[in-house]
Amino acid sequence: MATLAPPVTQNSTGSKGPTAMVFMNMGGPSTTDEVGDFLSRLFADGDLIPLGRLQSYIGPLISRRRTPKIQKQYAAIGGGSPIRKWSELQSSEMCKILDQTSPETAPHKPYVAFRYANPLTEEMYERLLADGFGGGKGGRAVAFTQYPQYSCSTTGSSLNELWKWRNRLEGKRATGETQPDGAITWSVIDRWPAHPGLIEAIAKNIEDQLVTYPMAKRKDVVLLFSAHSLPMSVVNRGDPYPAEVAATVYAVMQRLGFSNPYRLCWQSQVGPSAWLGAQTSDTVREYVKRGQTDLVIIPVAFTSDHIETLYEIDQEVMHEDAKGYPGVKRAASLNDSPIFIQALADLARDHLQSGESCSRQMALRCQGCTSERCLEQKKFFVGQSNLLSVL
Ligand SMILES: C=CC1=C(C)c2cc3[nH]c(cc4nc(cc5[nH]c(cc1n2)c(C)c5CCC(=O)O)C(CCC(=O)O)=C4C)c(C)c3C=C
Ligand code: FES
Ligand SMILES: [Fe+2]
Repeated sequence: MATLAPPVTQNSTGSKGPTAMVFMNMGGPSTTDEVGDFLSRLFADGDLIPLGRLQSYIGPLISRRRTPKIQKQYAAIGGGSPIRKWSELQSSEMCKILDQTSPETAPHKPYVAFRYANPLTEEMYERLLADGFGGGKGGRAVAFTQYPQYSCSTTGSSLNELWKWRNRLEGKRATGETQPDGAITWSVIDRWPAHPGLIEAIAKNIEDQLVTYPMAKRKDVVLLFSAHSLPMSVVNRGDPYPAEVAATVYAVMQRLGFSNPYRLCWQSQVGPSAWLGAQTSDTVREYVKRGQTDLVIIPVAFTSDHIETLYEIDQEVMHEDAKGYPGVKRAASLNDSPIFIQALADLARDHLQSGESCSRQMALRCQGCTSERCLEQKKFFVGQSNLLSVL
């Protein structure tokens, strides 16, 4: 594995801290008024929705057209996305555990960096600098993706954004050095699709649903794992996400002793292009039609509630596609699950102790990648170790 250069000097307590723990995610609008800005940032992101040279013209048009529809969805789930609340809670609770389990790098300070909503990456970076990281003083920060499975459209996009702001705010020196003296040393937790703590937390939420069925029917309940879909153009480019989602599903089923029949399906496709299927809503409708009316839908690619669980699954799928079938249920999202928060702390502790700058997978770009941004971003994060070269 890639080894991190020693980042910081020891402080008077013998700890190498403080250490900034930065939770990266897409974010969501906290109020319906923020939906417009959220969508305009999302449609401006060429790593998620590549519109080429027309991005700055078409992006705002599509986002403006979609805003009223998406505002209605957020209104229907209580007026906004709960992702900020959950991310702040998960990161601060994780840091409390880490201070106990990893005193060498304590204190651990929680930060949240969203890609499309507040607090944005730039705001987080400004806070890091104001809190005494970097800016000539060095210090260590961990970019901890909150997408368990890596996609270039999600974690890749967040890392591209982090790299961009790092260059703007801590810039390269005129000499061309990649790391000016006293800049923040970054490492990345880039994926954790089959971490035992994640698997345990998901399995527990499934078991909590399974016990609600009568004993005689329990083992015949079909488990439907549901992940956000990807356009086939992204799948065919070689994106790691479908394989990593499948790894999560298989690990959960192993943990459950393959107690039930199961399928992986994909939700939330947007627009007219081809997306990875089968779709979750079609799957539910089809199984219900065949008489299989005991189904547990399990969100596996997002660690807190969002419109895709609270609106798409709970309202569209369960109350429309599966209307009148109380045996169609959903496993809870991870949100404040103590098993999950412990898993985050275990992952972070192992990462901090390993001295690795990122996983080996980070150095291998997709077969079809043509993005200069991806290449440079990977060179930066992988290059913090000087041991791997980006392919
Ligand atoms: C792991 C999860 C996700 C992947 C992978 C992902 C890829 C992806 N998404 C779009 C387009 C849109 N996604 C939108 C919302 C949205 N996406 C995810 C997760 C993943 N997306 C979530 C959790 C959400 C909802 C946020 C919330 O707070 O609830 C949207 C906006 C909503 C809409 O207009 O319908 C778009 C657009 C693409 C193109 C893509 C892969 C390339
Ligand atoms: S698109 Fe996957 S590495 Fe660039
Ligand atoms: Fe999405």
